[in-house]
Amino acid sequence: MTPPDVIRCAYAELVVTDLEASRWFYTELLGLVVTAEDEDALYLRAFEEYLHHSLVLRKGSTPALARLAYRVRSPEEVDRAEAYYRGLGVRVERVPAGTTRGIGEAVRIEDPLGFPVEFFYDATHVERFTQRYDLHGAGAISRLDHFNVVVPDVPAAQHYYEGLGFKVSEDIEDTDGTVYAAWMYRKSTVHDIALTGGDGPRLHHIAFATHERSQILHLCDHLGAVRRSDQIERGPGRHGVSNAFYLYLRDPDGHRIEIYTHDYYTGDPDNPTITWDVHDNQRRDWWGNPVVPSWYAEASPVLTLDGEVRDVRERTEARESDVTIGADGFSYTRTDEGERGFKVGHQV
Ligand SMILES: O=S(=O)(O)c1ccc(O)c(O)c1
Ligand SMILES: [Fe+2]
Repeated sequence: MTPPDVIRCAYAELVVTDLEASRWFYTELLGLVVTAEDEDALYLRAFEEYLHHSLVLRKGSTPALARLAYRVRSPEEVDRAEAYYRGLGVRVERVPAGTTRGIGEAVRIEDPLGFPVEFFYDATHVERFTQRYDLHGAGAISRLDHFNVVVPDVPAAQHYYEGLGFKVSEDIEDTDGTVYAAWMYRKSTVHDIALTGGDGPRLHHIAFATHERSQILHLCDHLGAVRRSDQIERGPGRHGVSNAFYLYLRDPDGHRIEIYTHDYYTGDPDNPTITWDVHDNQRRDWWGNPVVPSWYAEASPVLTLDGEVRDVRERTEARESDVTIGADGFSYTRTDEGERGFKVGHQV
């Protein structure tokens, strides 16, 4: 069976327990634009986006991921998605235009990894605010950049996404061949989807891109000014993997949102894959800053197509947070030094 021609990650739907608290976080702080709202949902987009939304916040009793959506290249690719997934034998639903406000006819599946995923093409076009600098705040966000999901078996998830034509830009491995994480793309950036090894299926984060590091720094200053600095989980900093400047926030329900800028172009067919050693202290933070334990441990549950919270499967292979901040003593900043120790001040 031929897989659908996926263009990019396009929108996510999150269940939030307090729509007004979430409205503050996503519009007042992050500056996302409200395209539409109804009594139990907000439809949001970033300034360079002209499709109806890239994020739906829907009121519900349990914080969870309701859906990850990819845009495909044409209405015919929606048909192809339906045939492909019926061929895989997973649960498939065809939904009419308007099932999600602003989105045309779509195919919804419970993918082989256990995630609720949608493929669509048609969507309502709305005003693109690229140059509406009168509306941009100092922390202006440009667009949705990627999804990051937690999966027990990274190689199996990578194989599934390779079947959809995604390529690996970077990954983190051990000398014994354990794969801890992988970054995969369809659009010509570092990733549309990242696979993080852990108990899953769970949503690790959704990332939005800005153009400049100063916009990320302003978001930190804004959170300090309103005494909500506790919503900063990790960063700001420079990633090793992807080379992006980053900040991780936790929204009022604990969903993790990354603000991310300046990764690199991956569009040529021979784009080389970068493999990092799991003991390299600069892989996740180029300046060698340790990763806060909650970043490895916490993630959002995902829903079935019936809206039930899906059980997670435990990861059976080694866990990155055990390997790198455990007692292995192999972590390093310079490979040529015999003594390999931890960065001074290593936490946990
Ligand atoms: O922390 S990592 O440098 O591995 C990293 C790289 C890119 C991302 O989008 C991310 O969330 C995390
Ligand atoms: Fe990310």
